Amino acid sequence: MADAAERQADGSGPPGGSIAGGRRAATSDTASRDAGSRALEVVGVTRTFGALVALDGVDLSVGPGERRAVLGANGAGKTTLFNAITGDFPPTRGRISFFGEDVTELPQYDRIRRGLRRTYQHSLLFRGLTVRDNLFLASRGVARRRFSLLRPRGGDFAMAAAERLAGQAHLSRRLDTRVADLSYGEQRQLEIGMALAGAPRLILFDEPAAGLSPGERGNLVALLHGLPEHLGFVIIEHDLDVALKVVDRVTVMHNGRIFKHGTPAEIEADPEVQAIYLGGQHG
Ligand SMILES: Nc1ncnc2c1ncn2[C@@H]1O[C@H](COP(=O)(O)OP(=O)(O)OP(=O)(O)O)[C@@H](O)[C@H]1O
Repeated sequence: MADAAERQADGSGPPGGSIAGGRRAATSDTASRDAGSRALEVVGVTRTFGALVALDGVDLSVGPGERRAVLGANGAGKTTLFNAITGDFPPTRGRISFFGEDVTELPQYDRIRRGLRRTYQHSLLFRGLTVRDNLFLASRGVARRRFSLLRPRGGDFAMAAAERLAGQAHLSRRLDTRVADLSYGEQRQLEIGMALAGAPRLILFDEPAAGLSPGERGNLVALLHGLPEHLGFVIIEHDLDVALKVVDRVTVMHNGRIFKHGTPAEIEADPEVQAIYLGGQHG
């Protein structure tokens, strides 16, 4: 069902354009499916809020290690889709599978245990604590093992993980800085570092470039490019200069539905996408 829907919605515009520069040669959804089971399979997902249909029969399929952008005007349903996938606001109808397992009914923490992570548009950081403490707590929070309440020693796995995660988030030199003293861009980097705790298999990034300066955006692109090759992500991002540089494929949403899928170059050159999104015809 998702396969047919995605093929139907595939972008078919000519390759080209200045922004697009996917991480590797993008394949068609059909071809990438040959690689094996899907990391994420969203089938017929609908979410209503009272009379409002925020998501309307959405199908989305993401392969292991794939990097996908979800674009769309304000109110298109992007964050609601993330909320359905993570369980923040479960779907009203439809099914969500994660690495072949139906997780539609699972609570959030069980999805996290299986390797699903996300960042939010609003910050969930502990502002009075240091970078190290935040990363330490994130590592402990996603671990399966039980803990004592005693202060950890030097060899504690989460203490070591905090330093590794700080490196991945380009924050090694800020380990002992309080979050409140970080720049806004560094705080967003820390949120990504926390999402990397444990053994993530797929991360959902919700507008990670929002509010960043041009320099910070460049750093974000480098950070995302530096993530381990096997780690897939889905990114909601209004800044196309960021989004199209870091993904293999793009999905465009409109009015709670999937409007089109394509490569970054196809989507950038697509006149219909420009009309509903780039042209500012919202919602
Ligand atoms: N908890 C909620 N209660 C009621 N309506 C909601 C809720 N969450 C989202 N909506 C509505 O669902 C629709 C889709 O919202 P959503 O936040 O998913 O859009 P979006 O594409 O992420 O937009 P943006 O780019 O502005 O973040 C909007 O009309 C929004 O007002």
